[in-house]
Amino acid sequence: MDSKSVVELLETSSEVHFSGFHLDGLEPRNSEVGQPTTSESESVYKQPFVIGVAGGAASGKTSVCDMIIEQLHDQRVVLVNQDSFYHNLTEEELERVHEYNFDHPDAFDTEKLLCTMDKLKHGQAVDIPNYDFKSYKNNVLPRRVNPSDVIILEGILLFHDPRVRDLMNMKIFVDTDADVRLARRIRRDTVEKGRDIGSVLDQYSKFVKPAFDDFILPTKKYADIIIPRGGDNHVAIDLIVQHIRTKLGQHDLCKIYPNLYVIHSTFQIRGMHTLIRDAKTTKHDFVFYSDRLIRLVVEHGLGHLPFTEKQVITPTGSVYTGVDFCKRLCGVSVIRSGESMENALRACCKGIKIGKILIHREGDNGQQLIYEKLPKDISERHVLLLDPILGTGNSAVQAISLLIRKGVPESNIIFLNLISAPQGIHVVCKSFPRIKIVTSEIEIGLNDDFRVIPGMGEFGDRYFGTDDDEEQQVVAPL
Ligand SMILES: Nc1nc2c(ncn2[C@@H]2O[C@H](COP(=O)(O)OP(=O)(O)OP(=O)(O)O)[C@@H](O)[C@H]2O)c(=O)[nH]1
Ligand SMILES: O=P(O)(O)OC[C@H]1O[C@H](OP(=O)(O)OP(=O)(O)O)[C@H](O)[C@@H]1O
Ligand SMILES: O=c1cc[nH]c(=O)[nH]1
Repeated sequence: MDSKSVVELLETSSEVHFSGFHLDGLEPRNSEVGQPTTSESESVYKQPFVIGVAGGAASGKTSVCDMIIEQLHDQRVVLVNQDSFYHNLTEEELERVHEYNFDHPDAFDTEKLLCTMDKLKHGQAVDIPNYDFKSYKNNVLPRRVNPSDVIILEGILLFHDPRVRDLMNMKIFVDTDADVRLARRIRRDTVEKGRDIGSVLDQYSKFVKPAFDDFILPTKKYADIIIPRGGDNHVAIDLIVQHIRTKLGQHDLCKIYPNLYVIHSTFQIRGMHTLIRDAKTTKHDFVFYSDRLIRLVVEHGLGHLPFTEKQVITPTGSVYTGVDFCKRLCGVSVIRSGESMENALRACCKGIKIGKILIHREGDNGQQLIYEKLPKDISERHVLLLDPILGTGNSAVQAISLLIRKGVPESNIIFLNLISAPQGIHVVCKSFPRIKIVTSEIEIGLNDDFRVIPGMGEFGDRYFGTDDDEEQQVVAPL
C-alpha cells in the first residue's frame, strides 16, 4: 500500500473527519484544519488533550507552559490563561480597586471559561477575552483561538472548580517557594507595572498570601504532577512532554477507532519493548521478551470474546457468579511471523484449532496470497488473527478479506499484534470497521521502505534467527 492509496482511503471516508490528524508525510486534506466549519466539526472533531497548569502567582507557570509549547512544536498547541476570564470591574469596584481581591475564586468568570473550553473541545474556534490589567476590563480586542490538538490552561485557581478540573487530561502544579514567588512578584510589579514596592507588599499580605493558603495550596492535591522550581526544572518538563507525546499518539487513534485497543502500558511493558527494539539484543532475548509481550496481547485479546454468565459452587459451599469462556474459537496465523504467536494462544486456550495463511510479498507494493489452511467450520468460529507486525496493512487486509470470503463475520475477528503503524491501523479500521485490533504499542509510522519505525526490524528474521547479522555473528569467529 503506498502513501497515495492511504490518502485516498482517508479522503473517501464519510464517517471520520481527519482534520488535523498528522499522518507521516501526508498533509491533511484541508490545509485550514484549524478552522473547521462548525457543523462538520461538532460531531467528529477529535478531542484535544487538555493540560491544566496551576500554582501560586509568580510561581513560574508561564515558563512551564512556554517550555511545554516549545517542545511540542510539531503539534497544534494553544494556551488559554485563566487571567483572560477576570470579571470586568464595576465602577464602584474600580473606585476602590486596592480593596479588590484578584486572587479570590470569585474574581474569575468561571462560567465563561467553561463555555469557551466546551466550544474548543468540540472543534469550534473561540474568541478569548483580552483582560486589560490597566483598565481592569476586557475591553481590548479578543484573541481568536482555533481548535487544537493540545490545550494548555494556565492560572492560579484552575484546580478550584471541579468542573474545570474535569476538563483536564493532565494536571500540573508548579510548586515554588513562597519567598521566591514574592521576590519575583516584587520585581515584576515594580519593574514591569511601575507599582511602588509598598503597594505590592500590601496587596501580597492582604490578598495574595491568604488566597494562596486558603484556595490555591489546597488544590495541590488534585495535581497529577507537582513540579518543584517551575520552569527551572528541565527534567520534569522533559518527562511531561514525553508523557504527552505518548498520550497524543494513542489517544488520537483510539478515539477515532473504538475497536482499536492498546494494552495498558507499564514500565515493565516498556522495558520489554525497549529490549526487543534494541538492534543489539540477542536472538535468545528477542524471543524471550517477544513471547512475554505476545502472551499479554493474547490474554488481552481473549478478554474481547463474548461470554455467557455461569454460576459455580465454591469449596465453601457458596455460589460464585462468573462467566463461561467463549467456546467456538480458532487462531489463524499469518506465516511466518504470526506463527510466533501460536504458542501463547495454545497456552491460554487448550486444544485450540489453528489455521494458517501465507501471504507472499512481491516487491514492496504488491502482495499475493499463495496458501491457506483453515478449519472447515471457520465461519462458525471467533477468529484470533495472529501477526506481530501491522505495517502498511496490506497483509492484514488480505488475511481479513480471505477470512470474510470464508464466511467469518467481520465482528468475529480479533486481530492481535505487537506493534502497529498508524497507516496500517487506518487502512484496516476503515476497510473493516467491525473487527477489533489489539496491539501493545502504536508506532510513529513507516519509512521509505514501508518498514515500521521505530519498529523492531524484520520480526520474522529476528525471531526465527534468519537475519544476516545473526549469521555473521556465528560466522565471524570461525
Ligand atoms: N494589582 C493587580 N493584580 C492583579 C490584577 N489582576 C490580576 N492580578 C494578579 O495577578 C496574579 C495572577 O497572575 P499570575 O499567576 O501571577 O501570573 P503569571 O504571570 O501567569 O504567573 P507565573 O507564570 O506563575 O509567574 C494574581 O496574584 C493577582 O493578584 C490587577 O488588575 N491588579
Ligand atoms: O502491514 P504490512 O506492510 O503488510 O507488513 C506486515 C507484514 O510484514 C511481516 O511479514 P514479512 O513479510 O516480513 O514476512 P515474515 O513474517 O515471513 O518475516 C509481518 O509479519 C506482516 O505479515
Ligand atoms: O517493519 C516491518 C515491516 C514488516 N515486517 C516486519 O517484520 N517489520
